[in-house]
Amino acid sequence: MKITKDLYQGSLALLTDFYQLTMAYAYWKSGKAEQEAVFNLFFRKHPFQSGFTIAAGLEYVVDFCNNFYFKDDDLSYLGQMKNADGSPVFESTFLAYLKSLNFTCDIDAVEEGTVVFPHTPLISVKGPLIQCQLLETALLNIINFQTLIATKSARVVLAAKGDSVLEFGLRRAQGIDGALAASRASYIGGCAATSNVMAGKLFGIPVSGTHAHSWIMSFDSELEAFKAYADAFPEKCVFLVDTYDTVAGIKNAIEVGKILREKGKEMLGVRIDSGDLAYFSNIAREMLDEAGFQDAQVVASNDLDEHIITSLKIQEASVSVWGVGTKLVTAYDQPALGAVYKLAAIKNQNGVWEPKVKVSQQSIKTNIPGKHQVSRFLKNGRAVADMIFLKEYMEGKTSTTIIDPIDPTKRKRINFEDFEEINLLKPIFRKGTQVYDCLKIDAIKQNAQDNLMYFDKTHKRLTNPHVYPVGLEESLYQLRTALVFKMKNYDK
Ligand SMILES: Nc1ncnc2c1ncn2[C@@H]1O[C@H](COP(=O)(O)OP(=O)(O)OP(=O)(O)O)[C@@H](O)[C@H]1O
Ligand SMILES: O=P(O)(O)OC[C@H]1O[C@H](OP(=O)(O)OP(=O)(O)O)[C@H](O)[C@@H]1O
Ligand SMILES: O=C(O)c1cccnc1
Ligand SMILES: [Mg+2]
Repeated sequence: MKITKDLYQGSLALLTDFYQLTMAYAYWKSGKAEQEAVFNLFFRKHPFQSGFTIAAGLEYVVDFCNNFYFKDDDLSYLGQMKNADGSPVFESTFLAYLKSLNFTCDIDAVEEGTVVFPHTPLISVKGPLIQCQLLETALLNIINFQTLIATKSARVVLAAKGDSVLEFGLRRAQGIDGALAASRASYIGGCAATSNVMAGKLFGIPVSGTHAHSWIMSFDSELEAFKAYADAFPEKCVFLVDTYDTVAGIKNAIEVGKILREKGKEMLGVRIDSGDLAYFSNIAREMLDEAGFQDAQVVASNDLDEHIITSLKIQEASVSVWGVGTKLVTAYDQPALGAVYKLAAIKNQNGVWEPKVKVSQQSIKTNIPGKHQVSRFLKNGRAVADMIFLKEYMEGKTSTTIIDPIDPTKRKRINFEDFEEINLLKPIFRKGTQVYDCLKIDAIKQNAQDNLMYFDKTHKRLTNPHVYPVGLEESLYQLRTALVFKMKNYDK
């Protein structure tokens, strides 16, 4: 899908914070626009106190970069901006420069569906400073949201323990794009289908659904309503049984199920959308089984999330399909992922790369300098640690120590020959040309499931998960420490 074309009719270069454009102007003015830089996009903490995060949104990023140019009307808009003294904010030669700007960056990124951890880059961008800077806001906007929702979805799907989860969020999502991107990310995280028809069309996601209380209420009786629905959709009957009295509703569903069966059709199930879902789902299961409808599903909905689903599982509720809306697509308990995009290296006037750190009062906010690679080490098909490293420091090494970026007392010795090593960052663009074929949506979803299989269940526990080790390769750790000391003048 051409996201920019199909959804937004063209380039999204103005989908940025104003300060990116003022910096771009100032870079240009001071002759630094074309100086080469490296920026890394990463987050510092998993969302939802999760033990893992699922990366999502890369296809949007690829499309954004492929369509990164300033249209004439974008430039006219920027051209009419005035300073307080009436002078133009951007001089016309700068606007002409923007018009001629071609995307020429190298981009490496983890594939969508990859399980990722704090501090490791999801995207690394190398290119002219001005271009790297102008990508920041859109990349963060795209990756933060889709990664957040894919992770929430994976948690809900894990809680459902193999049952299907249907995403019902459109009506409560954060606006139109919030809904579309959330449906895409929910599918990546493991939902079986969406109720959002436009997401189905745009992204190739299966769509499904039942019917609402209004359908029942538009008839004189529930039984009449079920019969009429069965006439219209004999193959797709999931009857919503809680409009008036849930037990009576289940009886009516069974009655219409029998009529359908006489015609050679099978009722798919019933949906319960209120009340005690453990109690009513068990009653529904018993009544359906007793009437010979062992294959009929019990669908539950109503403000569900991973925690309520877990509780209902513990209560041995007989639900086999879960409809989850609001709390999934709005990431109800954590509305944003805090990924950031930080300058990590810059090429100086002599053509030498200089690693860069921003020193923070909070050590978690001190970034990791340099152009990173990330390796995942596996043993017997199980991920044991991720290592952030600089390629140039690895030549000839057969073993190393990885060091936790926040707590240097946490370390792990890695003998390379003991492990299978996977490189997580893949080449996506080289000098502005796309060199990567984006995965199809079903392959991304599969990638997420396959990736989760690498991790022990202790990391996937929904509360207080075991922390998976991610460390800086020792020479990168030393580089960072030396740079921090230098910036703080501790080495003087
Ligand atoms: N057995 C259960 N254990 C834990 N949570 C449950 C159980 N049954 C239902 N819930 C959850 O409790 C909440 C009940 O919410 P609420 O009281 O608003 O619904 P309701 O009154 O049953 O239905 P509605 O207001 O939609 O008619 C929902 O989040 C639902 O998912
Ligand atoms: O609860 P969610 O996870 O968001 O799932 C979607 C909800 O949307 C529908 O009803 P709606 O909430 O519009 O009306 P209701 O509260 O009266 O059921 C549906 O019946 C679910 O309850
Ligand atoms: O198809 C459904 O049952 C559905 C769709 C959207 C919201 N709630 C339920
Ligand atoms: Mg509701």
